[in-house]
Amino acid sequence: MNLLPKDGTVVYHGRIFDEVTSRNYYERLSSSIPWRHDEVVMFGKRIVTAREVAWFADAGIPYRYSGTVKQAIAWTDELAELKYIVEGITGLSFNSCLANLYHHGGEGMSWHSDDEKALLKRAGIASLSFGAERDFAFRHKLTAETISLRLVNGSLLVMKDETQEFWKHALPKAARIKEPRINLTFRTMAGL
Ligand SMILES: O=C(O)CCC(=O)C(=O)O
Ligand SMILES: [Fe+2]
Repeated sequence: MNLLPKDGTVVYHGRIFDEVTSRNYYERLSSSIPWRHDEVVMFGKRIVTAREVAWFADAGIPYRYSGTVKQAIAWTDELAELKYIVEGITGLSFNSCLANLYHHGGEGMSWHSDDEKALLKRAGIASLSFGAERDFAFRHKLTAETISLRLVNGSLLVMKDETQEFWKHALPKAARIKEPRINLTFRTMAGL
């Protein structure tokens, strides 16, 4: 079922892993991924983000985004396994993944669209969540209509079609949440 009233498709599959499996993935991802603070350039200033990230892709090629160049790392066993599972459920295929680690609810992601030139347009992005439950929101770029949902532990969200052209999304901060969350966004880069 599409959560968006128009101009894109967002499907929330809910929990695709049970509690124990999700916790197990959280632990494995937490220890196997070489997490690093992200660097972005905003208004010409270099900013180091509180959340930590890692960038995976089929080939170890550099990827330019938010004014900095990231070096992709090879898929770990967990990442390759999860990519395979998500491809099976969604019927989509992916060649890269941005992993995000939010240490607590004081960290989030502000309004943006995943519409960088390096990404294949309208390819679809699949987002897996492990750990703390967090709210997630979509806001239409022209009408400002807003849609909110809760991303639970072990859940899968898919954004596809023209979603990135017409909607922004955000992970709002929530100071009351003390637990960490790992998010994996599987993507398709053009020309990989
Ligand atoms: O943490 C999330 O659920 C979303 C992350 C996100 O939007 C992104 O990495 O582009
Ligand atoms: Fe995003």
